[in-house]
Amino acid sequence: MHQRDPLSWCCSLMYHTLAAQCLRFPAHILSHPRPMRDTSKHRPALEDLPDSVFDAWLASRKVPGHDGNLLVPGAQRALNTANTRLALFVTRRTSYAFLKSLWSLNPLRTTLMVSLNIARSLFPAIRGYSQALIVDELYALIASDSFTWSRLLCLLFMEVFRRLLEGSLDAIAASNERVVLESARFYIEYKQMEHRVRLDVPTLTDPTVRDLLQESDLFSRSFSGTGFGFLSPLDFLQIISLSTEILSHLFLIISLTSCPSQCGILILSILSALLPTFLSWYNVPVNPPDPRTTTKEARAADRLEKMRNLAYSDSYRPEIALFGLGEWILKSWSSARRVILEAEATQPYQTSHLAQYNLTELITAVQNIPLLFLLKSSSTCLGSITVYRTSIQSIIYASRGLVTTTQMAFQGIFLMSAFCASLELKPRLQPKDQDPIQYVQKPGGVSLDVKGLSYSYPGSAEPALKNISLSVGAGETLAIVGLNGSGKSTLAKVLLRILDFDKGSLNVNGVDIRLLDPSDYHKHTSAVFQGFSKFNSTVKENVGFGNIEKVGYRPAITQAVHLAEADGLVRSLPKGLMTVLETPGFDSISYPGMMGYNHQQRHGLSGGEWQRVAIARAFMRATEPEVDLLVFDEPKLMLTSSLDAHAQSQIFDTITKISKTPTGERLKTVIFITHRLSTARRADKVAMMENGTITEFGSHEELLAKDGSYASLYRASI
Ligand SMILES: Nc1ncnc2c1ncn2[C@@H]1O[C@H](COP(=O)(O)OP(=O)(O)OP(=O)(O)O)[C@@H](O)[C@H]1O
Repeated sequence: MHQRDPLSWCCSLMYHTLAAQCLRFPAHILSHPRPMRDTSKHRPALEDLPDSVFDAWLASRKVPGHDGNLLVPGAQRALNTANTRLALFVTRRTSYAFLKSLWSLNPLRTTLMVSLNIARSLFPAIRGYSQALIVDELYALIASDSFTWSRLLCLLFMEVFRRLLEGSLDAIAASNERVVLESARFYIEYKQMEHRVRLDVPTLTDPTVRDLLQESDLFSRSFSGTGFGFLSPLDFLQIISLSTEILSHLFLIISLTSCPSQCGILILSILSALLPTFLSWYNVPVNPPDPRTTTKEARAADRLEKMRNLAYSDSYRPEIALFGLGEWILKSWSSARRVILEAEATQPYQTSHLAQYNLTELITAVQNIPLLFLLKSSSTCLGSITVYRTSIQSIIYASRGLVTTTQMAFQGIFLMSAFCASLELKPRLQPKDQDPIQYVQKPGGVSLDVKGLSYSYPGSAEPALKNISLSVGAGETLAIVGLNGSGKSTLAKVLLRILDFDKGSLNVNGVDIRLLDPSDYHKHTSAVFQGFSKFNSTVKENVGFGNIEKVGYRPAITQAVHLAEADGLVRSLPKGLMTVLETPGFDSISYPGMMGYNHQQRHGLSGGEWQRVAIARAFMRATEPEVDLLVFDEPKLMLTSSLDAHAQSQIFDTITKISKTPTGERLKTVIFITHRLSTARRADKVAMMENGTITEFGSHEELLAKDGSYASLYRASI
């Protein structure tokens, strides 16, 4: 029988539980082609409750008093009525399902953790009570002249036994808590990773989604104790524990008050115990200003981070040295740091009123008043007074802790809303409203029909593609040429369904591309992008990633390397395919115990060599029979590719060989973007792009005969 692994079971359980709780996500994120940055439309009026957890999260980011401004991700939410209503809304919508899902990861251990936490919160009161009993008993023994050492030892033994019991329970609780926290952390981090790898480019480039994911990351980090003062839902237990502790102490104090006449003493004692907490609450500004909430401060924080990155990253070192950027980095860093420090300095100095007015001693004196009354009462014994003192102190500490924890939990709720809302994010390229249509392979490769297609990058006023129309038959070769910035790479990404489009239509084998599942379509394509990835890994993996199922299959990798004419390159590397490549922008981090690994020699490659590795990666998949479309977006350095003319011609021969059977029958459609027009002439069709649109389309000969832009570009290149 098929066994489900525990992780997938937990994930699906959590997913379905949360989905069942109707975390409704607004239509503009779920189905509209582009989520809007203008959040004012979705922000509820104070008196209205939001429609969804996402709306509540968005509304909580509103900067009080600055309409239209949003708090930067991670900024503290003001503790005001509007946010309290939002926090309650989020708690109602998500907490039950969320905590239930965490509980279902480890039901027994989680129940044990909650029970032990509550039991342990009773310890201080029990401890106080037990010590009072010992004091009373000793007092009685001494007063009655019947003191014996054996009785004293017996009492001490009982106290030691109680402490041992407490210690053992603490140890069990700590180890159990570690397991519960670890599984919760694993689960949350897994969900985070899952989202990151499944969301597509258009979704991830949306600024609102980016902010949402950033806060969701903070939530995930709160499980590992690095949440910068945010509580994870498991820490919410502290609120229960602290409340139980306070109640148990109050119960003890009440039990001291044996007759109605002592009620006044009781009320006075409770008030005196809580007074410092009230004063400290009064101290905390109701809306603590976050140091990075204004646009200027957020920009400064961003700049600070960039400068730190420039200063610390080795990959920028050559240009920093060559262009003498060191001084500028220091100046920019200091000016940004100053902005942050000034912002921090303008925050009210949070000195305690207790300290400010020297009230601490006065409070202690007030706390002693009920004690004096108790001492006066003949029925009160020494042990009770001990309990009374320790309980009052414990109530003070626990209630302070409760205030701080509640304030942190308040912020944590909004991070939880970001996490829950992010679970509902759908990749924008995923077909909406209906099940995707399966990609059906046609003989000879894929056919593409584009009509009136336009596309603008988010936030760009000018469209990158305007009214594009073209058709490529199955097995044909299309060359896209044009000047810099004319939209060639953008068109390639739209054809590969990496980017969406705003207007027009794009049919793949006669089917609207928007009805296909992108991951299904991608299985039938292979590509080299202009800005191809340089993975921080071995040559073997850099090539093998092109067909992950064969990443460990050496003959497939060797064949791809051979097709990309990179055999010589691999042979020249110190460890051949196993050579670790040096990647720009990646600075390895040392961890204790990984010395051997960390000191692996990394090997740098030239631009052209890297390009061969990227081409080999594309060939890893290109040779598979299910691949119907090959796209090569030629990286260009100045006016020519990193590959020399001979190498490019060889690669082109290989592409032609792969895309046809030995008898010349067409197998795959090929699109290549090139700046070398001598290569373009070998294509069946040429698309000349200018300023985001196709101005000329036809065979090389047809375009030459037209004597237009292509012809003059061609003449200039030979
Ligand atoms: N991520 C982006 N966000 C906003 N605008 C972009 C982005 N990428 C490209 N553009 C803009 O879109 C236009 C087309 O860019 P594209 O990279 O498609 O041109 P190209 O023809 O491939 O250029 P080149 O020959 O230099 O590679 C350019 O004006 C560019 O500035």
